[in-house]
Amino acid sequence: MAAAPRDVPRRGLFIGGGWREPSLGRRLPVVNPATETTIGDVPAATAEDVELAVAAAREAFRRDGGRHWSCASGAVRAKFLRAIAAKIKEKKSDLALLETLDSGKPLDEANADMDDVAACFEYYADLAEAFDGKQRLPISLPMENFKSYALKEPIGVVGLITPWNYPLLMATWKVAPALAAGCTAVLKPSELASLTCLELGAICIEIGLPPGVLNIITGLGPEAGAPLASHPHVDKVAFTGSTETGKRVMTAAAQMVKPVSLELGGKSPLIVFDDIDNIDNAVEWAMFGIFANGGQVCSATSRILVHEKIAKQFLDRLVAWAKHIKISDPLEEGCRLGSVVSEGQYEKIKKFISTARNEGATILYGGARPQHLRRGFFIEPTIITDVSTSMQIWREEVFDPVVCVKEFSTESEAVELANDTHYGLAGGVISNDPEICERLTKAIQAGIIWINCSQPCFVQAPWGGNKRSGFGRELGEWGLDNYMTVKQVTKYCSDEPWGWYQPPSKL
Ligand SMILES: NC(=O)C1=CN([C@@H]2O[C@H](COP(=O)(O)OP(=O)(O)OC[C@H]3O[C@@H](n4cnc5c(N)ncnc54)[C@H](O)[C@@H]3O)[C@@H](O)[C@H]2O)C=CC1
Ligand SMILES: C[N+](C)(C)CCCC(=O)O
Repeated sequence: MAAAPRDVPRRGLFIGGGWREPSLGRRLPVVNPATETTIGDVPAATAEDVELAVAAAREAFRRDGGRHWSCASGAVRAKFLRAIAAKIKEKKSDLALLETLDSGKPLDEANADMDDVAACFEYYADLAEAFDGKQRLPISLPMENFKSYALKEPIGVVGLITPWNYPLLMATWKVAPALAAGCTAVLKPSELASLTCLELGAICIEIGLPPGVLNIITGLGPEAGAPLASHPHVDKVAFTGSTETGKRVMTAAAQMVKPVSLELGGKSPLIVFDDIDNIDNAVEWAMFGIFANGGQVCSATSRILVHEKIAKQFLDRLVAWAKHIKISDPLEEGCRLGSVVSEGQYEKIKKFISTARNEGATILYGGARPQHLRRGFFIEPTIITDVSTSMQIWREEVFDPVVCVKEFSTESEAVELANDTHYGLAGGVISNDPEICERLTKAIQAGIIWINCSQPCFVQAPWGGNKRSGFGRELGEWGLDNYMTVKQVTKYCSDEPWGWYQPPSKL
């Protein structure tokens, strides 16, 4: 049974611990992409609101000399992070429903995302607590008159700009470590899916997060994101989204020598060798790698490379499995492929598919609207073969349930094809041979390697890419370092004068 849609809460911008109407009074419609109906609206922030949000974050960072937040012990901040996690769990089904209505993702996936959101806040609460005991570790020096240690401090006010594919989860990957580190933040979610991020604001009020520690401004990229990225009082920008926008964010930040971390697009390969025992197990990972979340995943393994000896059998099984994916309203029980996020994204896929066809590729399966769904931005899972390396479908990120499959005959050819991309986020190898797996782990140019699987993600492990997929690592301890700066502290501990100006010098 499908859950009954609820009313979408009407929220303002979350600034300084309360709701505020946007300065220009404008709002953006929220469209449910599975029904194409408008279900609510969100405030459209502009530079004036960014100003207020950054000022609130700055004030929260400095309030009482930082005693209650930025300089407080990690244990103090952990308490708030745990309280947020508890509220997420309590409101899980409402939040998951909102996420599905906003983004078109299957409700089962939205529920799993909310579990991951709560787990991420808890994980960074643990790290914040453990952090207290790890500060001021002595650094060994070659002169005994000096003692040195490193002090990790929060970087300051951070601007967090996030995408629509996992709206609350991608925001959490930044908010949780930033707050754990003692930063204060301004979050700018994607205009295409902001509802659950605004609900995070409501949760902050409920748990009594100090005002201004987290501010949430919804709005368009150029109007709300750009002034945040270029703001002189924002000390760091963390961004997830497209490579094109990433470049703009980096250019804006460069004017103030502001550090950025960028988690951008991908065109990740999954290489399937002919030594595997069970082709269906490989097919299932391949499917999960490109059809989960409708392929709207930065790390989706959207290029499958399969050994020529098993290519026919693999493709037959892939098509057979793809035919059985349940495509439906994402609220329907058992849905495994919902709608894509927006009309713009839907039109973009259709163009990609027609260009692939015009360039000579074969649409082996899918490529069209499922016949039983007349409304909503739905597209069949799409499998494309006869692909050459100059084709758009091989080179560019589609960010949808569209995969291209290419054969290889030798390991070195597979590596060459895998690395034939400007991107470098992830890569997968499916083989029974540990030596092949080891060699490919080293040879694939990417920040994440999956062996005999695709897409599993654990909050404890580093996440991020190389090449044009960006730089910096989220999650794990690396995620916390993203929001810290390291201060060297060196003390002279002798009663003797330094002696430099009293020749003959002792030095
Ligand atoms: N790596 C990833 O996880 C993601 C990749 N993408 C890729 O990007 C394509 C387009 O999706 P979009 O929603 O247009 O992504 P986008 O990169 O434009 O949006 C991401 C975020 O950046 C903000 N933004 C846009 N312009 C900005 C600017 N000038 N300054 C600061 N912030 C700005 C947006 O409002 C949003 O919050 C997708 O089809 C996909 O290929 C999209 C979302 C996530
Ligand atoms: C690991 N997963 C699939 C939950 C999130 C991937 C991150 C992204 O698409 O930006």
